[in-house]
Amino acid sequence: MPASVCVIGSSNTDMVIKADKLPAPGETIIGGTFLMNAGGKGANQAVAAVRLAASEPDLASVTFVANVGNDVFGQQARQQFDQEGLRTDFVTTDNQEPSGVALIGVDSRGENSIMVASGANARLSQTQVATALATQPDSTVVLLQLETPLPTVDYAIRQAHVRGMRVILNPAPAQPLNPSLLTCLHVITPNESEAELLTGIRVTDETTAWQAAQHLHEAGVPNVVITLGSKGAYLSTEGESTFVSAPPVTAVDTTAAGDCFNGALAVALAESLPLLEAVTFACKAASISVTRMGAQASMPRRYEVDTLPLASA
Ligand SMILES: Nc1ncnc2c1ncn2[C@@H]1O[C@H](COP(=O)(O)OP(=O)(O)OP(=O)(O)O)[C@@H](O)[C@H]1O
Repeated sequence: MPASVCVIGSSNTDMVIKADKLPAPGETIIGGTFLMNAGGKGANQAVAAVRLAASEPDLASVTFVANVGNDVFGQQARQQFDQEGLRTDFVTTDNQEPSGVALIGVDSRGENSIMVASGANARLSQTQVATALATQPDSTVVLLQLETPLPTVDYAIRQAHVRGMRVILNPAPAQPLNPSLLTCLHVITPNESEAELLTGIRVTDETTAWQAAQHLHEAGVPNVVITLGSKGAYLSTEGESTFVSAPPVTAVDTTAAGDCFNGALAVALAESLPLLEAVTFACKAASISVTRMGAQASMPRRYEVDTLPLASA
């Protein structure tokens, strides 16, 4: 049976202002341009995955499990998921909380700063996750982040692991995790600051990347991928480690680069690519996403990644 991807996570509406610089505390920046986009780490990763899986006959489906509010943002998000071709049977409309909203600032160098009001995302329940996972084949790659309640994430990871599903955890936004959870993961994908929070090691070069990865291996994670922004990613399996370069591009907005990377990684693993090839594919996809404004809007299509030249190592 073809492999599936199941993304469990948040859906937000992103309200983005692009200006020359980000405000310091107490500062008001006048000027800049405004745009509103569908976002949320879970939804971004699901959209990345479904765009990259499209037209691949060996991949069955991309399912998204999430909670949206009973409001205009929730309706717009649902429409977007349907248009993208996501399986949305497990996107629930919550009548008690509004849809999640993120306020995003982007400066002239493409750096961002983000505030999130979780709303309905904070009510994603273990029951919803259990119902969704029960419909997925054991070969499913399950992808999670940390914008939904930690007990729900914890439950989902353990359930998926017991079923023999491969679980990718993107531990973002950074927060401490139950150590026993790490033993249930197939891959963990922190960026540099998340790696530091999880390991206490500041990743600045190959030696510190190796040390942080060893720390996570010792905690029970077999495969560690530390994303390194424009430098690409560091892949460490128990026994081998390597840098994968990001293709050189002109970044205009790095919002959701990590989400694109994770969605792409899930698709590549579901297609049974070896981990190094999967990480290379993810670096290529994410490098395209940073050349465009927006979160879901910036996710590339499969043909764009397949036709991008390989970065030289
Ligand atoms: N300037 C860039 N040029 C090329 N590729 C990039 C650039 N920035 C990010 N990437 C790609 O995106 C991946 C993820 O980026 P990063 O490590 O910054 O994740 P992140 O901090 O989770 O991102 P974000 O929070 O902005 O979504 C990198 O591993 C790389 O492949």
